[in-house]
Amino acid sequence: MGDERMASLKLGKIAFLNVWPIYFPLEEGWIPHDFEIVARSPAELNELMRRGELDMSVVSSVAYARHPDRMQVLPGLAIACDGPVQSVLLLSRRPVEDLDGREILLTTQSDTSVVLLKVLMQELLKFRRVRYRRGVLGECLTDGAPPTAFLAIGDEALMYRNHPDYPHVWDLAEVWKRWTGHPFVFALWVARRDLLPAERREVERAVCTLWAARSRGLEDLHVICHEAARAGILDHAGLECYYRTFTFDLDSQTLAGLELFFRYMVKIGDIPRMPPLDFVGAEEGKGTAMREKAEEGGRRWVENA
Ligand SMILES: C=C(O[C@@H]1C=C(C(=O)O)C=C[C@H]1O)C(=O)O
Repeated sequence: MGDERMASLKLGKIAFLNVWPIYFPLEEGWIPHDFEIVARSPAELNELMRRGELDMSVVSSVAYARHPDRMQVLPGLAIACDGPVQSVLLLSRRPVEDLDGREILLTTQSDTSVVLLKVLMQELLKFRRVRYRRGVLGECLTDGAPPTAFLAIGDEALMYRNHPDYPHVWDLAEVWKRWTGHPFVFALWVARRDLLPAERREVERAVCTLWAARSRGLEDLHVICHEAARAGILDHAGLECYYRTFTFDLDSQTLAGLELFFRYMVKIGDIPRMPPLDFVGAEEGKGTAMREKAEEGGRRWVENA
């Protein structure tokens, strides 16, 4: 027994343009791997990960905060940004300052941005009477009773952002940055907590593979933009600009933003207490080292691996 080949790890992928810089190099074979890649919306990945049906995935940061007993964080990787993100938007018919007492439609695809919106409404604007409803945007926007305002993320946000009926647009990451001075972390990569020792070693190797994919993706971004433009959502120049808004690093600055957001989650009663930030490898004494390396962006660790 021992280290014979295992079944490939099931890796979750967000089915949006935002993660192409990391997944395109894997899916195109630029970086060898044997993951089985499962593409879904963030909310669906969160649920699969919570149920233990994926080995590793990118998940909404709130999914980790709510279920730290089920998951561990992969060091050095995140979907974060330090200012406007372009693809997490509150779109409104009336000025956002007029939304207290009204209903906001929330995309079913998101978990983090839903909480971020609630934090901004309650803690920044001090609104207490906003009502929320979840729904599929495509259906709710055309069903005869369109909402006063709605939250969209990912490709839908990019598609709806110039909607003529919704001229008041809040870029949630931009509002967060102006308010707190910190970057915002929308998503983390995590692994199942109940891995067997052999699987754990596979996951540690997988971290290196993901870092390598990110490095390669960011190096060859123009190729990725060329391919992603075929989706017809943004053109090549728009994609270059979109991808440059993200930092895909979990470093000391993004971690500070994440910890502050988790504190607000506690404050608004979404989670009972601050979750520990628990990295893969911690129980074997590699945690501190991996976290330090994560804070350097992880690249040196890749070279030494
Ligand atoms: C920046 C984005 O971040 C996302 C928002 C998420 C959420 O709200 O739960 C999760 C993952 C990311 O896809 C985006 O979707 O555009």
